[in-house]
Amino acid sequence: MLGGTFDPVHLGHLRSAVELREVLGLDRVHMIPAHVPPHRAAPGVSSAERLAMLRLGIGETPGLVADDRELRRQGPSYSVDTLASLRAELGTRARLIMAVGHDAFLRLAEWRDPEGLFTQAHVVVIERPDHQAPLPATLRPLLAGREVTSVAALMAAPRGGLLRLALPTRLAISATGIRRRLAEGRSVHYLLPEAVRRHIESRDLYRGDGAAPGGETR
Ligand SMILES: Nc1ncnc2c1ncn2[C@@H]1O[C@H](COP(=O)(O)OP(=O)(O)OP(=O)(O)O)[C@@H](O)[C@H]1O
Ligand SMILES: O=C(O)c1ccc[n+]([C@@H]2O[C@H](COP(=O)([O-])O)[C@@H](O)[C@H]2O)c1
Repeated sequence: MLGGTFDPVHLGHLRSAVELREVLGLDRVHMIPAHVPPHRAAPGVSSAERLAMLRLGIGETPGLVADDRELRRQGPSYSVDTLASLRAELGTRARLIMAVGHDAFLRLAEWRDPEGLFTQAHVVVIERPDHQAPLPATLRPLLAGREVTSVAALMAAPRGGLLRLALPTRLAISATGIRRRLAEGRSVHYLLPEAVRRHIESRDLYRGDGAAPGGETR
């Protein structure tokens, strides 16, 4: 599972998903847009629009799945609930992994039921060149006894481990940077899939004048 606000999805997300699949030897990577992101302000663009962009971005990429399960739940999109739903589908013995970028990981102790995340899944932390803050002390109790240093050690069990991973391709691309460029009328070519860029252009999203048609209700 690679969850995100995906506001909008970009090549940092998609390339990471492809490399996670290759490096960890995964059957699938479910990219799951948060319907109601729990720890940030509501996005200016609806979850339906963010899902549509994710579908365009994934296209026919082997092994990547645009998973809309969080859009079918009401209330904050807590990851522990999403993992429980994936775990129910997979059964107890399958390996399940929640991947998060380093920036998201820094706040993991503030998430709903952090211990419960490890009951359902492994956590893999993706290094980001644009986010390198040191780990806060609040994370230490959560890491104790869980951190492993190799893919093989992680994959030996179905859940409960934590691995920090430097993927081969590290892209300093963020949705914030893309939204900012669009609001300023600057180019976003080659930061996100061309189909997504065209969709944004045709729907006048992220223009910065508060009139984006995709923004509003969830
Ligand atoms: N360039 C990247 N490389 C690796 N992981 C990333 C990258 N961008 C985002 N992620 C991770 O993907 C997940 C979803 O990210 P999110 O949708 O919040 O994108 P973002 O670019 O961080 O957005 P924003 O700038 O709006 O916060 C998070 O775990 C995040 O850390
Ligand atoms: O479950 C939580 O409490 C929780 C708190 C903050 C973030 N998350 C999830 O972490 C993922 C990345 O979040 P974000 O805000 O970086 O897009 C996304 O799937 C969020 O739903 C989950």
